[in-house]
Amino acid sequence: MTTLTISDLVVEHRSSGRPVVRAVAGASLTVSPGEVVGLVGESGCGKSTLARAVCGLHPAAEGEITFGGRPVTPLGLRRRELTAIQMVFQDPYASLNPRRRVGDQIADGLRTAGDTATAPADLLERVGLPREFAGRHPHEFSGGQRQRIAIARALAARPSLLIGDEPISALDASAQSQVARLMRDLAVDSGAGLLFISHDLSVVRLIADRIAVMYLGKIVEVGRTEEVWAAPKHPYTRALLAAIPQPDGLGVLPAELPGDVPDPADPPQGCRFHPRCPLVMDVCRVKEPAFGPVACWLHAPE
Ligand SMILES: Nc1ncnc2c1ncn2[C@@H]1O[C@H](COP(=O)(O)OP(=O)(O)OP(=O)(O)O)[C@@H](O)[C@H]1O
Repeated sequence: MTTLTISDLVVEHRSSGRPVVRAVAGASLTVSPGEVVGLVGESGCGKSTLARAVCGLHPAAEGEITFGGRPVTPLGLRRRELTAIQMVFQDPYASLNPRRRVGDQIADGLRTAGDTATAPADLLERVGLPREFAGRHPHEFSGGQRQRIAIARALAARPSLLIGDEPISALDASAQSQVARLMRDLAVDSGAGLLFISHDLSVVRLIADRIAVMYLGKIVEVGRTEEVWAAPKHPYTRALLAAIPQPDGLGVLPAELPGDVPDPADPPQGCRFHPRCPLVMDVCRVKEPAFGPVACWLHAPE
């Protein structure tokens, strides 16, 4: 099995006449086999861009992504390695072909993996759906069922790494935790890593071994889920946690997150979070905290 390593990754969006957008601005992260890493942060922090870069869909402007020690670029990975990273998207309507039976779409993945022993209906069973659904079309299902089908299709390719890019955001509350848990169980059972992107920290808490918090293109805090949850260190992590209901009474955190994520084409000097930080110090305005696992001057290494 295969480890994903993201090192000082920079990914830029360029469109003519517009300033360059550094959507990922020096991010580092690893996902080990059988490990679930939750990547959280507000909309616009660069989570999707990072995920797409991991799939080889955006080139790295700087830094590196390796998977099993080999660089992730469309040319760097062999065909089998490219299919070893499978992504499940937010919108299952968009990722399934409405005109084809779901069994045929799952069969495509099995063929890619050279798997002749597994039937599409077997995979439907693994994601908790009846075998006879294989003969139906995507419009015959609910959003939660469709997302299960998208997961079955991703699993058909026997991935070593599964990426969920907001896979539960379009689902209703009861389906959200079911689908999140399903992705976790299936990834862990097969020994694959799972990078689970969500802005919902409470669901990430349910399934992730580690949490990585992304702000304006950078990973600002990473740690074991229970530790981050019990004692968030970066003021941004604290604010994200404070923004969700706290059944276990962590009511002492800053009330809410003021303002919006700044434009990544024109990021603030120094610490990118400083204009919104309730604990800002002079150093934060001038010098970037370029260290981990908590990129904050309050937690600078000795
Ligand atoms: N193709 C593109 N061209 C220009 N800018 C882009 C492009 N795609 C994304 N961006 C910008 O890059 C930044 C990061 O976007 P990205 O979608 O990666 O963030 P995100 O954290 O996944 O947000 P969301 O949760 O809303 O998907 C945003 O400012 C976004 O506007």
